[in-house]
Amino acid sequence: MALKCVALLGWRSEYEYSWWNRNKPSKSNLAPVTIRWFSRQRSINSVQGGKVAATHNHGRKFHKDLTSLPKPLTVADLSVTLDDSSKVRISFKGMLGSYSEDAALKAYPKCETVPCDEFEDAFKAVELWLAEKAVLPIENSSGGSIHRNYDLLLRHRLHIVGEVQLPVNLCLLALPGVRIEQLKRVLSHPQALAVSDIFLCKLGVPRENVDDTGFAAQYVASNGLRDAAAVASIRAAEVYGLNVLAEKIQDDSDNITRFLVLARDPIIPRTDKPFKTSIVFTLEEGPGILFKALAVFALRDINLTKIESRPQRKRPLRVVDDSNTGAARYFDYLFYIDFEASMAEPRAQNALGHLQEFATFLRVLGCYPMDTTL
Ligand SMILES: O=C(O)C(=O)C[C@]1(C(=O)O)C=C[C@@H](O)C=C1
Repeated sequence: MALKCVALLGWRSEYEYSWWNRNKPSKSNLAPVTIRWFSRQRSINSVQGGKVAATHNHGRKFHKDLTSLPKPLTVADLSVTLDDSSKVRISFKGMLGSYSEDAALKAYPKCETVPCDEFEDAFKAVELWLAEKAVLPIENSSGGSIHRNYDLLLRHRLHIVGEVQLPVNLCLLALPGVRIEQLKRVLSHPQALAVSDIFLCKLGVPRENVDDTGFAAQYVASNGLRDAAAVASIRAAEVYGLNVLAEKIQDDSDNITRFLVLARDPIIPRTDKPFKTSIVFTLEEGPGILFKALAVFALRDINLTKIESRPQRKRPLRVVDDSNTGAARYFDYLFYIDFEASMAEPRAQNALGHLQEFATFLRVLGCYPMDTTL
């Protein structure tokens, strides 16, 4: 079963995985790298008071700072801390100051953020080694799922390596000196406008959709608009030099957006902290099949945190034969499920083994530590 689990995740070896993480490639060093077995190197070295004395073939000796040498791999190398972020590049969709950038900074406080025009560009940035990871919104507690990203998860081969839950406190921003009564329109991302409906109805000015909240703030600032406001974050106000006219304008004070962290390689599942696993599958047709699919988790006391269905785009529609009266047509769906268990746990491996009995397709999108902070 362990082997099956490895096949499902499509892992690189632990050593290869760890090597990539600790040796971030420069643009000139993108070729696949073979792992050197450090223990062999150590056997020709002797440690002397914090320095390594290494002997070359021709017998000449030199001294080298121990810290500059590659370190032997240990279990600690497999630890999955999101804050190990020294200059890791994170792609996201949107402009500087958007909530997606906030999410990237929550996960990797010292990261370099890479703004992208479209969600797909953020995926491609990782695939093309322009960024190490991507951070993308997947669902919002008030607005629901971001379907585009569910579809892209399947179209691309990146792995989910983390999640970020971000409280999205929306603010009304305008140029310094502009008063709320002067406003004739409000710009923002459609989701941000939708979840601030009560406040914006009272304000009573037309709403204009733009690509992201960061862009809305930048647009108001760079065009010197004195009759427009942006719905965006406090950080966007700082980035673009805008005033905060109102804070926490969302209808639901607990407005949380959940983001996924994607990488080229999966991480090693663990059991010493809460992990979540995300999968996507298709099922055969027939009564009760979805019930059976969900039962594989219930039987093992595995909690599901999300279920989403999306049409299979290559097989959108099937026509049933004429004798089958009633439903003349039906759709084929992909099911996305998040469950609270690590793939290192036998109950999760058994559940997926069981699911494979009636799934026509199954892919593990990632197994990653749960974000329990807000
Ligand atoms: O516009 C932004 O700031 C984004 O990061 C995008 C986005 C989204 O796509 O849902 C993310 C979080 C907020 O809930 C609103 C918008």
